[in-house]
Amino acid sequence: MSEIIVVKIGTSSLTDPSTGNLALSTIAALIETLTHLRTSGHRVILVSSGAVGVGCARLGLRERPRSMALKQAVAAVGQGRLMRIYDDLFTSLQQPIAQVLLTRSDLMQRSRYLNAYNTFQELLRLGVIPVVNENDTVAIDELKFGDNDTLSARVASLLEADWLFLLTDVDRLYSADPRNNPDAQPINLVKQIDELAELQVETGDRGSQWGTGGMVTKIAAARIATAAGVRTVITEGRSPRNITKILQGEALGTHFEPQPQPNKARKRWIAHALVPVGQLYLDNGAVAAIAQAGKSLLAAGITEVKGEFHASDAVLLCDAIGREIARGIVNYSSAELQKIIGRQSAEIPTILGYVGAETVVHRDNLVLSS
Ligand SMILES: Nc1ncnc2c1ncn2[C@@H]1O[C@H](COP(=O)(O)OP(=O)(O)O)[C@@H](O)[C@H]1O
Ligand SMILES: N[C@@H](CCC(=O)OP(=O)(O)O)C(=O)O
Repeated sequence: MSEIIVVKIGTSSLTDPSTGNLALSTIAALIETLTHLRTSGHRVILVSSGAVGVGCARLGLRERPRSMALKQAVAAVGQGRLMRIYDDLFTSLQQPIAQVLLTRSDLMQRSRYLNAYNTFQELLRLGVIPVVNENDTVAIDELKFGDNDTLSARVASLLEADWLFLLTDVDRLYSADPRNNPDAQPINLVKQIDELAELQVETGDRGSQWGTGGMVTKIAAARIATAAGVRTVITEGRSPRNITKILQGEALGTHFEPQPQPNKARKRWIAHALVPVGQLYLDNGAVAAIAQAGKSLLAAGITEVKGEFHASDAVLLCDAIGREIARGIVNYSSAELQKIIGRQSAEIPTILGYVGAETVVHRDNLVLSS
């Protein structure tokens, strides 16, 4: 069966943390594995970190730069070097690759999102393995994914991938950071991300010396990907051949089960076919509830309504500065919404004089834009 497989490898697996030199045997094994998957009929995308780490090693810098300008300059040095190595090694196996550098804005605007989607599809159709990274050299803070775990999850969602592998320097997720907690318990299967809060899993707030985000960003990535129906696995970068074993059913790493997608076709229709006729501006709490927690939109989180529309029309949901974050079908007209924005759901029947829907846009009728 041909599957779409996104593999993300972190700096901590690509380089030797003490010297900053490339971990050549890991990279070679990764390239052999991905090429083998491709020639077996799968569509493969590699999301590779390492531009900053490799750039630092090339320039003799011994720690990750703090200033934005230096980081961007170093990434420009490292990205070229990284691609040179990938291209040499993949070419020795006759596997064509492509460099795809993205910023968050590329997946935020509908037209650019579709453009990115079409380019990926064309590359995959040509049998190419796209090698993706954040466009660190030009991305400004507000328009960054910020870490490649999130970037890989967004790419996996964009392509409706079957698998997302997050390769890192630990073999799986533990109940606490195994570096500092020798008693930390391994976690093999996560059926619902919210289980982790119940299990009180500690993720720290940063990773290894060269990594970004540690487990926090991997779990955030697993949330995005599994919500889009992508099975996500955290496993060890040092053994890329484990990817093949996992695909064959071996229980390695931590598996996050994909959430059922009963509304997939409907959501695709909302995202692609409907023309939005109004705009709802949301406060930060509502943006987080929708984008991170997968919740419905309530009147309390809306700050402004633009355009004239009826109930059941499609609208854009925007953040405070007007960036599109989602699209959805509204349960109220613009005239009704003008009366109830910012108000608690319990107040709505009194304000409108009748009992309407509890949500303004139900999550089944809401599709994130990036
Ligand atoms: N609960 C946990 N389970 C496993 N690893 C954890 C946990 N909490 C924090 N970590 C740390 O996360 C690190 C991996 O993150 P990071 O360095 O950002 O890797 P990468 O470069 O692969 O993205 C591990 O080395 C580990 O120390
Ligand atoms: N885009 C950056 C990587 C950022 C990042 O998420 O790094 P990592 O935690 O090592 O996956 C780079 O190429 O250095």
